Amino acid sequence: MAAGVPRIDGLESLGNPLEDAKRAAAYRAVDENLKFDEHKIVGIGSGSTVVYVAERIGQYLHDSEYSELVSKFICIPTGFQSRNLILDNKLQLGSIEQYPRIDIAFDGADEVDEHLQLIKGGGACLFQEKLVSTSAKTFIIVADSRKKSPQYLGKNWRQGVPIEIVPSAYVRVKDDLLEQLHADKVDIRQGGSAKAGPVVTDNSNFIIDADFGEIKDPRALHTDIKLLVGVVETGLFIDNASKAYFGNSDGTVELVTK
Ligand SMILES: O=C(CO)[C@H](O)[C@H](O)COP(=O)(O)O
Repeated sequence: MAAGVPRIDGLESLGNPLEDAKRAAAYRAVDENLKFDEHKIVGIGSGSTVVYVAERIGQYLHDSEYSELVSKFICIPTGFQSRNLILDNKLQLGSIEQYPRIDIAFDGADEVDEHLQLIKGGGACLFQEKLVSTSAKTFIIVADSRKKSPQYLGKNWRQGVPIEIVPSAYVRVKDDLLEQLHADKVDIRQGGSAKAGPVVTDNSNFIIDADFGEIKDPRALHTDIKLLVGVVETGLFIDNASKAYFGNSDGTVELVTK
């Protein structure tokens, strides 16, 4: 390991087992997958785990051996939070319009099954996350071990499949999800104490959380939802990720590959 980049095996605990798990997954994922001389355009996802991905890449920026290459990386965000992560770590920000082909992207997930199908969108960033991840040659998931599904998606993540919709279509989409696709429960995501009324995404849309119980065929469900008028994108990510790193609080990491 180069000087200036902390060794993973010598890291001090952050004092919070869950954060230790997220950091372990993210640092391992960066160290094992980011190829400094090959990757130039890097997608940075959203959520609390990917914070450590940006932090790790930032550490390489301060190392004389890697500094020059890392300073030339263009990082593509998946939303407002992600954009700030890139800037806070002094990485170079680019847009998906300028760089529609991405070498490698890292992101978190809400649930991951054994085939690396995903539920994402717990942070309401699913549209841009899907745009970035499907534009990437390699897409790597970083998560704590709670995100690993025992079998089918929908088993651990009980909040429902996040779906980004055009605001004026919310009644119609809600009805269609219940009547045509037989969702058990459909909610327009609310801002809670932070905002009266619905959550508004970075694309000025609403999010619906639709509970389908255990999802035996995520591809079919994704296709059915996507066909409803008013749906922008679903939080079902199909055949997109190639590896998932699941961190544990003791610093160990489980790697699942396709
Ligand atoms: O899909 C997402 C945001 O829309 C996040 O990647 C997902 O919610 C995981 O977040 P965290 O790393 O905080 O568990």
